[in-house]
Order: sequence, then C-alpha cells, then structure tokens
Amino acid sequence: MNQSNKLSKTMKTAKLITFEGIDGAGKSTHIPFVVSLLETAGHTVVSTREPGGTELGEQLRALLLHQSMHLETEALLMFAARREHIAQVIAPALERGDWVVSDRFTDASFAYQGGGRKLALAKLEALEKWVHPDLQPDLTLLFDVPLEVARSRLDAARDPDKFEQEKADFFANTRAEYLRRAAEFPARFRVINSNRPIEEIQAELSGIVQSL
Ligand SMILES: Nc1ncnc2c1ncn2[C@@H]1O[C@H](COP(=O)(O)OP(=O)(O)O)[C@@H](O)[C@H]1O
Ligand SMILES: Cc1cn([C@H]2C[C@H](O)[C@@H](COP(=O)(O)OP(=O)(O)O)O2)c(=O)[nH]c1=O
Repeated sequence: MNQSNKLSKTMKTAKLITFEGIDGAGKSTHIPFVVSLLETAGHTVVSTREPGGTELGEQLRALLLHQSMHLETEALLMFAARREHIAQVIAPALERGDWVVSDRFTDASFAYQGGGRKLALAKLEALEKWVHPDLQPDLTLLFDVPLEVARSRLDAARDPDKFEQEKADFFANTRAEYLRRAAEFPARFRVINSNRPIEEIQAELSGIVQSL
C-alpha cells in the first residue's frame, strides 16, 4: 500500500507486489519463487491473480478470456473483477499485515485495454480512481521480452486464449504502454529483462526482494 492517511499501522507494513508483462514474458514462472523468498523472510503471503482471485472474479475471468465483447465492456469487467478482488482478498490481507503477490493488476488494464486496444487512458484513469483511489502496488515487477521471444514461448507452452490470439502489433502496443508506465512511475516499477536464463532472473529477483 502506498501513502493513505486512512491506512492502519498494520497495513503500512504489509506490501502489495504485482507481476506484469505481455503474455509469454515469463512472469507466472517466477511467482512461486518470489512467494517462497518472502515466506522465508517471515512474511505470510497471499498469492492471487487478475482477472480472478475471487469466486466471482474467476467467473468473470472465464468470460473475459474466451468471449468477445465491446472494448469498454471488457475494461469495465476487468475493473468489476478488481473491485471484488480488492474488497474480498487484497484489502483484508493487507489489513491483517499479510503481503500480497498478484499476477497482474491495474497496469495490465492500461497496457492491454489502453495500449493494445486503444481505449482512452482517461477512461481507465477514471475507473482506477473509482475502484482504488488510495491503493497502488508497492512494487511492480515488469517482465520484459521482445515480442518474438514471448510468442515462441507461448506457441511451445499452451493453447492461446482470446488475448494470446492477438496479432504482433497488439502486443507491441501493450508492451510499449507497460514500458511507458514503468518510466512514469519509476519508484514502484522494476523492469526485468526476461530474455535470459531463469536462474539469472531469479538472482536479480532475490536482490530486489532483499532490498524490500
Ligand atoms: N527465462 C525463460 N527462458 C525460457 N523459457 C521461459 C523463461 N521464462 C518462462 N519460460 C517459459 O515460457 C512459457 C511462458 O511462461 P509464463 O511464466 O507462463 O509466462 P507469462 O505468465 O508471462 O505469460 C512457459 O512455458 C515457461 O516455462
Ligand atoms: C488483469 C488484466 C488482464 N488482462 C489480460 C492479460 C492476459 O492476456 C489475460 C490473462 O492473464 P494471464 O495472467 O496472462 O493469464 P495466463 O498466464 O494464465 O494466460 O488477461 C487484461 O487484458 N486486462 C487486465 O486488466
């Protein structure tokens, strides 16, 4: 949690860490590793994901990943799932003093719906202000790879969902918006070069987690 005078003392010690990147960048591969580092350091960790993380959110995820819909419907459902996720999972965990690791959060809406699909960023900013005016990640790990590397990893790994079937220019715009946000919010973003052996990435992640 960042600076909100409404936050309790416990909440200030707990942290929200988000993982971001285009599909196939490798972020999900590293979540269990970071969670175990945090647990070894003595934290209780809630590991969750978006869209999803709640019963309702997982139902919305199934729609979002497989059903075509109007761009604004997609953005609204992402934030509806997020509202539920914050109410049921993220805020209570931080309130207890637990750390939260989320596989994607609002930066993904800016990158995919804003960058990829070209929804006006002002609309996403309005939704962000509505849904979580006082909450921002403490740390956002952005896993960055060239598009062709991400694509070849995906092709080898799984059947594509709705987003993963998008063309190269969609992911070029998604990646560009992620990198633009990383430059806009340098205090919380760390850009990880994910086009390296997993062990090298883990060594960098260990250093980052230690510095928390
Ligand atoms: N650094 C890496 N080098 C090679 N392959 C990787 C690397 N990181 C992840 N992968 C592989 O790429 C695929 C996609 O990784 P995943 O973590 O699911 O990506 P994301 O969650 O970013 O979509 C998986 O098969 C994974 O094993
Ligand atoms: C959270 C979020 C995700 N997404 C997209 C990005 C991904 O393509 C997709 C699902 O997330 P992802 O974490 O990539 O799931 P998986 O690795 O299991 O495929 O949802 C958005 O478009 N906007 C959002 O706000």
